[in-house]
Formats: sequence, C-alpha cells, structure tokens
Amino acid sequence: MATPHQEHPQAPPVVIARGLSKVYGSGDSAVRALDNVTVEFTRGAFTAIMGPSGSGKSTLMHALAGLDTVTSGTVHLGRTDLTQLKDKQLTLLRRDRIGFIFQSFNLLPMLTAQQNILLPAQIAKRDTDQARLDHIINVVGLQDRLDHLPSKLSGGQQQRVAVARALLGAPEVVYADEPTGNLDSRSGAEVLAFLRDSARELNQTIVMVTHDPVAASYADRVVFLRDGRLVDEVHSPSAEAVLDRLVKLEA
Ligand SMILES: Nc1ncnc2c1ncn2[C@@H]1O[C@H](COP(=O)(O)OP(=O)(O)OP(=O)(O)O)[C@@H](O)[C@H]1O
Repeated sequence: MATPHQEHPQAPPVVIARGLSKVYGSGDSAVRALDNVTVEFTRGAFTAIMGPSGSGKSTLMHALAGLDTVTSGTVHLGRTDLTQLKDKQLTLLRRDRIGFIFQSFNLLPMLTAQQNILLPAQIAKRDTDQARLDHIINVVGLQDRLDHLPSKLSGGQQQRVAVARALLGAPEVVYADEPTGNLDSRSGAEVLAFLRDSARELNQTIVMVTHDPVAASYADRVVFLRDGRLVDEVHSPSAEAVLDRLVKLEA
C-alpha cells in the first residue's frame, strides 16, 4: 500500500466554487441540481466527487469546468470568475487552462496516439515542452505505442493517451468524468495510478467524478454530494471508508 499523499493545506486553491446553485426548469417541474455548494481544490491535489445517482456530480463538474451556466454562485479558476465570462471567452479558457478526460476517451480515430496527444497544443498554437512530453509518455507507459491508431490500442491504452493529452499543456486543473467507466479493473487501476502519480510528480490538480469507491480511493480526498449539497468529505480514503459513507448517504 502506498503512503498517503500529503496534501498541502497551505497550497493556494486553484479552483474555488462559492454558493453554487443550479436549478433546471421552473415552477412545479424545477429541479435544484446544486444547492449552495462551496468547495475548494488545492494545487496538486487529486479529489474525487462522489454521491448517489442524481446527487449533482455531473452538474457540479460541468459548472466547475465552465461547460454549463449556474443559477447563482461563483466559480474561480485562479483569479478568473468563470460565471462572468461570455461563451467565446469560456471556450478559450477551457482550451488553454483546463484538461479533460472522458469515459469514452474521445480520441480522433485517424490520428496516431502521438498525434492525438499533441493535437490540443497544435490547435492552440502552443509550443510543446519536449521534456514534459517525454516525461508524461514515460509516466503513462506509451513509449512503444506512439505510432498506433486508437483502433489498434486497448481501452486502457486509449485512456492513457487521453490522460497524456490532458496533462501535456500543464493545465491549471484536469477534470476527469468517470475515467475508468469503460475499462476493466486492471486497466482502470493503471489509469488511476497514472492520475495519482501525475498529481504527485507533476503537481497536477485533478478533480474526478466517479461512482466507484475503489477509483475514489486513489484520490487524496473524496467529497460527497447528496441532493445537490456537499454533505461530507474523507481525506486519504480507503475504498471501505468511501463505500461506508456512500451506503449511509443512500440509506
Ligand atoms: N438538463 C437537465 N434538465 C433537467 N434536469 C436535469 C438536467 N441535468 C440534470 N438534471 C437533474 O439534476 C439532478 C442532478 O443530476 P446530475 O446528472 O448532476 O447527477 P449525477 O450525480 O451526476 O447523477 P449520475 O450519477 O446518475 O450520473 C438530477 O435530478 C437530474 O435529473
């Protein structure tokens, strides 16, 4: 068992959400998906967001990432309040300052692993830091797969390409939405270990939504939602401790 990652409480928060509420619809059919959520994510911390189905996990991640608007509250990435930005500014902010990892990998099928990893930097006309690229490719163990098309890679390898792509630009935060949802448990464990290592070795801030207590146990901290509210959190979690909290929340 690895020693728990020491979070740095003195590290400044990279993302700060204050008083976030999100209401879908209106009148009798209104659904309060987020209800006054205040939460911070410090630099280099790997945090999992958990909660029963419908508790607001996706809504929270979409709000944090500037993928969706909120009804009230603020979301700061560094000094920028995302809730004040127009669509075009949000698009640029997501491109330049946030990394994304999705359950479905989202690789372009006609590009090799290496081309997929480099694509966001090319689109943004950013120079690639060769030392960082080499390091990340090593960390995710893709050295001999770089020329392969996604269709010639296993699911775990494809997700490692997606992880490398998300990490390359050293974004201020990486959001991972059920990153192991399509993987068998061994590939899932590899991807989670890479996420954990990149938080530690690259001081990468990572926020992951997951249903899986084992996946959450790789994080430094797990925050729990119920009915759109932040109701609990666990630091240096074991899978058992996470499961225990979840069972109580679902009771
Ligand atoms: N576009 C939408 N329109 C109306 N209601 C929505 C919409 N998106 C989400 N909701 C509702 O908001 C609440 C929170 O949904 P959300 O998808 O954030 O939960 P979740 O915790 O991610 O769920 P799951 O674990 O099932 O993916 C739910 O009651 C859901 O039905």
